Amino acid sequence: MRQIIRIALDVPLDGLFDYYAPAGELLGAADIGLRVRVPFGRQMRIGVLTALPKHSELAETRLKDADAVLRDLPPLPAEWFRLCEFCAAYYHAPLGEVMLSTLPARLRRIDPPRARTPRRTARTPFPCPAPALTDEQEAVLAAITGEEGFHPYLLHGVTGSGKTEVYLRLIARALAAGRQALLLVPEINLTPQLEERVAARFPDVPLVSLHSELGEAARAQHWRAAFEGAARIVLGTRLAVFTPLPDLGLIIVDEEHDASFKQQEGMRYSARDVAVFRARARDIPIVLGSATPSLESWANATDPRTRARYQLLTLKARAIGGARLPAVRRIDTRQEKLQDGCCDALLAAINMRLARGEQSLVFLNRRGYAPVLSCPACGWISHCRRCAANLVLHLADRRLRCHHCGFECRVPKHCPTCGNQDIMPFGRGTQRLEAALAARFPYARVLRVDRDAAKSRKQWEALVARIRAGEADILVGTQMLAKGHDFPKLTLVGVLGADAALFAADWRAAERLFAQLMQVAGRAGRADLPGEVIIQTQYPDHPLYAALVRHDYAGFAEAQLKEREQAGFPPYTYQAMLRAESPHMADAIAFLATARAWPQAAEYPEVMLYDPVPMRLARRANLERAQLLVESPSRRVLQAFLTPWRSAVAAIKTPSRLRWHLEVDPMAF
Ligand SMILES: Nc1ncnc2c1ncn2[C@@H]1O[C@H](COP(=O)(O)OP(=O)(O)OP(=O)(O)O)[C@@H](O)[C@H]1O
Ligand SMILES: [Zn+2]
Repeated sequence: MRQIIRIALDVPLDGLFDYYAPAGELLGAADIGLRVRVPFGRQMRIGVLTALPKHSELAETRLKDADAVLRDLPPLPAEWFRLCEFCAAYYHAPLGEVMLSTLPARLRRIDPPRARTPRRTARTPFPCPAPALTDEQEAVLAAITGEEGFHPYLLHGVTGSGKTEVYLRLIARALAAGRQALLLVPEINLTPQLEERVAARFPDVPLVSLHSELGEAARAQHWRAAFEGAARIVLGTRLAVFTPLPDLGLIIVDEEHDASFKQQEGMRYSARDVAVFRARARDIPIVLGSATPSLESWANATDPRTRARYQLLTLKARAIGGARLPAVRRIDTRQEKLQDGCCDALLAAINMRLARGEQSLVFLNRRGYAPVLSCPACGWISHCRRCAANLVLHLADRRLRCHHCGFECRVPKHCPTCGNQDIMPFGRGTQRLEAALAARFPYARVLRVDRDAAKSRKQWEALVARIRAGEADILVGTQMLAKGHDFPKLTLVGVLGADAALFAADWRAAERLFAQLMQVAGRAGRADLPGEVIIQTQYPDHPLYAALVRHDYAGFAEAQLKEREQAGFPPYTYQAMLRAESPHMADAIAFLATARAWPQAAEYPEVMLYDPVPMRLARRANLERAQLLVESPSRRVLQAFLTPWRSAVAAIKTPSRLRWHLEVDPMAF
């Protein structure tokens, strides 16, 4: 009798796979969680040993021999198994795919390249002593009991209120209790400053970061240090939420509202939600922090009907003595002629900053020179051939570029249809604004900060260093600049082109716009110089802007939640989205229609299936896209429905090039 082993593999098939143990090996319960090399199809693959079953449902003659059990790493722990099982069940993804996708690439490789010890990033943190806490910070820290057990907190602190200082104190407590701390951040290449700050506070404590810009070797090494307990502080992006941590005692999710906690391909999970599940399973405290919490978290912390699942903690004032929240002004652009997209008041305010040697930031959330190139003679416009979208004009490198599929080409010298030589950029992006401001203020140093100017973490860090060193007078930037930065000389923020999001079809657009504007406004006047924000709008009376003027997140959130409740949107209802893409729209719609017509659906009266519709960006990279929304007032009922429904969907015969996926708690519509 040969021993049977059950393996999780990274293949898009449900279920686990049985093999014979490699010849000569006898495995025991303590080996569960080891990686195993097995033949699959014509290849070898790495899987994870999940069980030692007595029997296999496969005929014994069909079982293959596993190739080797890998012992370079201790077995993955039971807690990690439970986390993966939860995700597989909740997000309806194959368990093997979930498990393997959470491991660093190197550990999934058949023949990992010889491990070179990655160069330690030369970091010489000069230790930085903790400041005396403000009264508000004291109160928050006193409210966080430090008791063992699952305690979820929502830390709502205005921009610059010193949330990070609260995190550092909590981390210190966890370390003192002999525990590891996990600090999740939305985008690590946007927050090298945070890493520095943590390292400076704890110069003697081993800290690792885990994010996608790390090389494979460094990532594996950092992961391993965390997994073996050598690293006591783990700072990472969404993927880090799965890192096995033997002594985990605290989880912090900074900027918990940020959309980048949501994984948008493969297993579509929310790292914030997974973190909350993990804290509960592990019975430890978790702190979600933001100046603009997601409405889901806000409802969890304030709605009496959900019995206030999270404890709300508040920081109302800026931490630095004398620093005030900026004054916010709305300028009605219906009343005046703009110059290069800017109103007189904004230009005058910039002028004043230049005279005083302070910095200004003009915020425009649109990259490129102009969103489209067009021919006034024949009406041609620069369409992407592969998407239902326009090609964006990038004059900096003279390219037309699709922001959806990445297609790009040279800027034509004349109109491709009629030959007219005077083709014109239409609308305004950051490059055009940069050029216009540079022409208008010839003595000012104008610096553009967007994804084109900061493609890598290095470039980004260089830009931030220049801003902090005062080497720029006017910044032109996208949302990249909105998050978590401290520029002491920045005292003016101008906001252009925000109105479009007010009337967007996506019902989450208002929440995102408010958060973005509040965050970007929060960059102004963080030190002793007072800040000012100028919003250009055609709708100065819109309640969203009015709330912004009052710095009234709570008022805005309550009004939004009321609307959501009346309209039956999350968090008062639970959703899943089935999406299909195919070369032909008719095929995608037909597939979704078949899924919708599932006969057993009638057994779930509390589940609503909507009509399949084309997605807003209906074609991307030559594929037509459609979606079907599923909704229920009960998360439990929705989950009970999704399990059998997904199996039924998987059994639908589809044209060969049709692809589909299911997303639970979808964020974008
Ligand atoms: N207790 C304190 N005493 C003095 N300065 C403090 C204190 N706490 C924080 N600060 C300073 O206040 C500034 C803002 O703090 P921090 O960056 O932690 O705010 P934040 O709430 O994380 O802001 P944001 O949400 O805008 O990123 C920093 O310069 C920080 O050094
Ligand atoms: Zn395209």
